[in-house]
Amino acid sequence: MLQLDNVVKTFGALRAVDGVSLEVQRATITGLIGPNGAGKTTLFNTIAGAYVPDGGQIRLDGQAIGGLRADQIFHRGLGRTFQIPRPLGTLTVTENMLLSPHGQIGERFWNAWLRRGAVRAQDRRNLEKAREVIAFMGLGHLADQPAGVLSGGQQKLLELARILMVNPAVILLDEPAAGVNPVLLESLMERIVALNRQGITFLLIEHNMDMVMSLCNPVVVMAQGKVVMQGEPAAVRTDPRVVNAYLGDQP
Ligand SMILES: Nc1ncnc2c1ncn2[C@@H]1O[C@H](COP(=O)(O)OP(=O)(O)OP(=O)(O)O)[C@@H](O)[C@H]1O
Repeated sequence: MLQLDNVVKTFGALRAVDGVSLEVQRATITGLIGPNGAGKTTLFNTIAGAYVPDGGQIRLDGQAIGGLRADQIFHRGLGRTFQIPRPLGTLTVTENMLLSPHGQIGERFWNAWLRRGAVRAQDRRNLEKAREVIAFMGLGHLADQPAGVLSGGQQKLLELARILMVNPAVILLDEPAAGVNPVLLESLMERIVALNRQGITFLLIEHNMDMVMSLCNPVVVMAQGKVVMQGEPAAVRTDPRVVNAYLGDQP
């Protein structure tokens, strides 16, 4: 579903992503782990179009996406969340959801005037979908609240919900568990599994090993910009290369 071939991203002399080749198979929940500074977030930023790769190929479902803008990649079906979610705090949860859909008829000035009926019908469909997704994520009671009042965990659910508005094929989750209380984390994990059963492919960065071990297969390990190994969670847990990658990180 997502194919990386020798992807490089440098910052000056630092090769933060140093020739990463990786295949994320369709409908998997693939984990991406590694010590701090391994290059995981830089790799996400490069896949999702925040950075232009300095080398290599990135394909989404066979189509080259390396170098496209983040919004173009998003609308081709690859969504990503951030370590720290950034909803528009003064807008309501529902309004935040309605920022995601694209190709809205009303975006064109003349359409807004001349095709008012079609614009209204599309707005209604988007609103219905937003309500459905908000309910699915367990945020129904907060639909009309400003997003700024949500807890960190609820904001992560909202971020994922926003991505679902565009029917993504692949979702990159950057540390979904960080700062999320155990009850919400359980709820987030259930949603990820349910969405994965519907066919959505996930690649997720996570330091919470319990989450990685219970959710992800395979697990890919990065260190110093490179893929150290990948395999089933049980194999990764005991692999000496992985232990070395983490211990090498200790002072
Ligand atoms: N915008 C940037 N400019 C310069 N250097 C950067 C930039 N972003 C990341 N780096 C450096 O690139 C390397 C990889 O960082 P990155 O954040 O991708 O690692 P990570 O594996 O996601 O770490 P963590 O688990 O701590 O989030 C680090 O040495 C980091 O300092």
